[in-house]
Amino acid sequence: MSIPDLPALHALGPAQQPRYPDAAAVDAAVARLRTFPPLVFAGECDDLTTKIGAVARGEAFLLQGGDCAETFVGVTADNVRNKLRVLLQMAVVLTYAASVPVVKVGRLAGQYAKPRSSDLETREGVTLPAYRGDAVNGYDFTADARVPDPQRLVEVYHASAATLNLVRAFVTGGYADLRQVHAWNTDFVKESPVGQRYEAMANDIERALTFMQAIGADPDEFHRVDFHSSHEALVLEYEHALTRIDSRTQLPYDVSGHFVWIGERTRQLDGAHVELMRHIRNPIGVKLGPTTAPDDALALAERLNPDNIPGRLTFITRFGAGRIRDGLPELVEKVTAAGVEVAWVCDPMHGNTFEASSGFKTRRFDDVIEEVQGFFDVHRSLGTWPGGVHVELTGDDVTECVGGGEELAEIDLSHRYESVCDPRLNRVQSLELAFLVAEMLRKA
Ligand SMILES: O=C[C@H](O)[C@H](O)COP(=O)(O)O
Ligand SMILES: C=C(OP(=O)(O)O)C(=O)O
Ligand SMILES: [Mn+2]
Repeated sequence: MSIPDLPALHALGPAQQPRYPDAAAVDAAVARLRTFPPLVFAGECDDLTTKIGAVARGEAFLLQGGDCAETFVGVTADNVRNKLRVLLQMAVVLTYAASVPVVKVGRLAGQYAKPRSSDLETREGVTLPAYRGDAVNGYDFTADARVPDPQRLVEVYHASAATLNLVRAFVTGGYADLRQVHAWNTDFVKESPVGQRYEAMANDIERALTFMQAIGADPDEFHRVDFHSSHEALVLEYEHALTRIDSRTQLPYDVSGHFVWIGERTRQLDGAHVELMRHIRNPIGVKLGPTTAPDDALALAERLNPDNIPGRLTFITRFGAGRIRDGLPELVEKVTAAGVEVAWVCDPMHGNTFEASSGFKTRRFDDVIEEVQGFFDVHRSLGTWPGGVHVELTGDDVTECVGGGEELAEIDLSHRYESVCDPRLNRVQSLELAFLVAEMLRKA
């Protein structure tokens, strides 16, 4: 089954694509991308498929998180380290408090393209094309910045390579060593109640590690962690140029990231994104919103994972706190009854966005938790496994989502709102979420 070429994909009328004004410049950027080495290896993607297979069987839990939209200026050592640090802290909370292996996947090193609900943005009477992520156009509200520029795809590659290089150094070079469990709990978070709770847990872990060392156990897993990259596979030029034939197996992989997902707005069964993704061998996800008919999900599973390989397909549901308890059961029931192998993951962010009176896009921490609780309750009542969470978060002290232990109010949003797209949980809120999810997991 050969990979369709780009014109064949475009003939399917893909949604959410940039409208580039200069076709020759697009060809040049794609030609350049095709010469670049892979960002990830096929064997690493296979390892992740195996791990997500354990999630699908109810033997592991997936933690997937990072920015809604990465930015080129955000590729700094501090920024990448802070994101990694909060994910490591969350993972250790989930692993320790719930005694479940945690599969760690960052929404990073490639998360640069955004689908939008509107093609246009209007500010104070001026209307311009919407910002579609640094992969496509600039965030500045000027006509020039908003013109899609294919050279940005080349920059996505370099930004992703730099990020991944740093992440690999952190996770293998000692920073992710479990004995650093205290060192991750620094600055503002350490002083917060949840930071104190983490500190107490870290003391327990340290004692357990000391004991294990005393009896001669010093497993490699203490020194390094497995960490994988992921992003939404949105811009076809980029994902196609990075789809390569693996020399070991002669099979195609999208080597732009370990795990790629199809968004809620681009999951049309006969659409170009499904067509490209069904050819690649990476572990993949599909976002499923509240209007998903169970038959659509079954058809997607049949098309994207015809051999029903565990770990190949993850359904990431994003219903919203108010709809999950009514909407999710039928979907899970029918998919399960059909014998479909899938990992179920909850995105408690995208169904809970609203505009604050000040104009900022925000989410309530309580809605996020309520959706995760609904997800756990539905799976518990059906006897299926709530396999993971997919969250938008940052390692910084931003003010983008309201609520949480710090009780951020709408009036606080302007203090430090830095997201260029959707509101993210800050580090304190992320850690709070991890403790709450760990409790739900323990009960599951
Ligand atoms: O991240 C997801 C989408 O890109 C985002 O929720 C769309 O936001 P919009 O409704 O502001 O376009
Ligand atoms: C665009 C996103 O989500 P969805 O496709 O679920 O709206 C996202 O994850 O940023
Ligand atoms: Mn988002």
